Amino acid sequence: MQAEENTSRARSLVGTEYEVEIGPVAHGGHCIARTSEGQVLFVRHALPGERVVARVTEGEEGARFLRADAVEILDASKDRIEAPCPFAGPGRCGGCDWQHAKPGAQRRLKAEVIAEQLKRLAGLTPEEAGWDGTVVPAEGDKLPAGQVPQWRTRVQYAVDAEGHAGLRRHRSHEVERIDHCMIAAEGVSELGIEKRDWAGMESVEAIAATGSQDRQVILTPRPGARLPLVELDRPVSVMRVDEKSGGVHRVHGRPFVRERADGRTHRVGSGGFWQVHPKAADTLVTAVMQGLLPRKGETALDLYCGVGLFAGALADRLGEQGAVLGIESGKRAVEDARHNLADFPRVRIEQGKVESVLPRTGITEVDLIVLDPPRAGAGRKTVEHLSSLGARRIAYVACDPAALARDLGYFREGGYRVRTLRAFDLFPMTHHVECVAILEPAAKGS
Ligand SMILES: C[S@@+](CC[C@H](N)C(=O)[O-])C[C@H]1O[C@@H](n2cnc3c(N)ncnc32)[C@H](O)[C@@H]1O
Repeated sequence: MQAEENTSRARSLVGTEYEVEIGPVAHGGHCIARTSEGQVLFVRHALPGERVVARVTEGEEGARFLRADAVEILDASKDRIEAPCPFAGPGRCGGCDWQHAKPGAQRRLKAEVIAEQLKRLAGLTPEEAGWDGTVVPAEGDKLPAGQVPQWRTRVQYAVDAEGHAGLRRHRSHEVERIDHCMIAAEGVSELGIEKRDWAGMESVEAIAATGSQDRQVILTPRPGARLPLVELDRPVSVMRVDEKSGGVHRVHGRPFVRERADGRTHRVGSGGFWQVHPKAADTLVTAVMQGLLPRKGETALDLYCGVGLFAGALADRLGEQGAVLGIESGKRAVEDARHNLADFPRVRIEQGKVESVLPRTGITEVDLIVLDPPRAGAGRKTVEHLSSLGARRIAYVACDPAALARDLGYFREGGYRVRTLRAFDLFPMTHHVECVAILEPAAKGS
């Protein structure tokens, strides 16, 4: 109560400007600096080593840290470029974090974040994690500075009060109107979402599948609004999100898109997870399979299995004597996974949360494990359980290096060591990065 009173009395520093030296990059798309009074600033639109004027966007006197934007660059880093996107910059679109950094520098920043998280949360150096310290671009993405890979096959547009589609500003509900998103995949841009009137809608999600011509638009109407007639530049299926239940319903066309990866077609229903970068699914399957080296007849778990990407890849390689159990919480994703893997009689998909379903399976031994949890990671209890199953190898696919590092610490307590770690730039221009860690019993590796 007292703390609350203190906070409410503290003076807001929003709008205050500080001339600061920019320190190292931090997890989340910003760099660390300190005011002359020693208060920590998380500064966006800056790069390590620069001298900038940072304007506070969030925070008050005495707060643990302030958020700020670099609004003037006094001394620029050699890694700085003019942002190729006209909608990027302080107070503008919040979609990209590193538009102002050369592509190679973006990957180095991501590598620094991974290294820092591994050291701080798992006590691991890159060498100890079997990582060469690099973040690798997806095939075809190594472009000269100023050119931007068009990788976003799923774009969630926010709609403003006048019905214009745009993108949300950083940590805000405000909409930055855009006429084109540079990182959107061609199949999304072709739909021309930005040119249409979306009056009454809260948001419009556009999906362009990889390896099929399927295109889908998911409308989220504001309470009581009527759905617009969707006339786009090419045929699409249309879904709508129910304002009360949050469920996704078909308006017309197929209620799913078909995505190709690892030589198979995957049905992905609306709301179901699928990797956004068109090269991501294949890149990750390859990294996981190269790390696990599945053998015919082995048994495997695919946890947080989505529509069955890794379960299918494993089943394919384990042969008729092998067996795979997938666990996924999303009901629709489970239906899709069962449909996608119907050709594999020895694949079973259980619906529910890993933390409750896994103990109920009664499984005490397994040869291989893939886990690909959401941003929060798997957590201590699940990792303890997995460490007790005697797996020969475990592949951990991670979209958050902090959660990965925390879970690797728990795996070490459970007797596992990291054999190799690889990092992939599957989200160019943003701070996000995908890692694949391969673990094995520590006794074996030492
Ligand atoms: C990062 S996605 C991975 C999906 C899949 N491996 C793929 O590559 O397409 C994480 C998945 O975990 C599911 N999920 C989230 N929390 C879960 C939980 N506690 N137990 C089981 N599944 C969960 C989500 O619905 C989502 O499908």
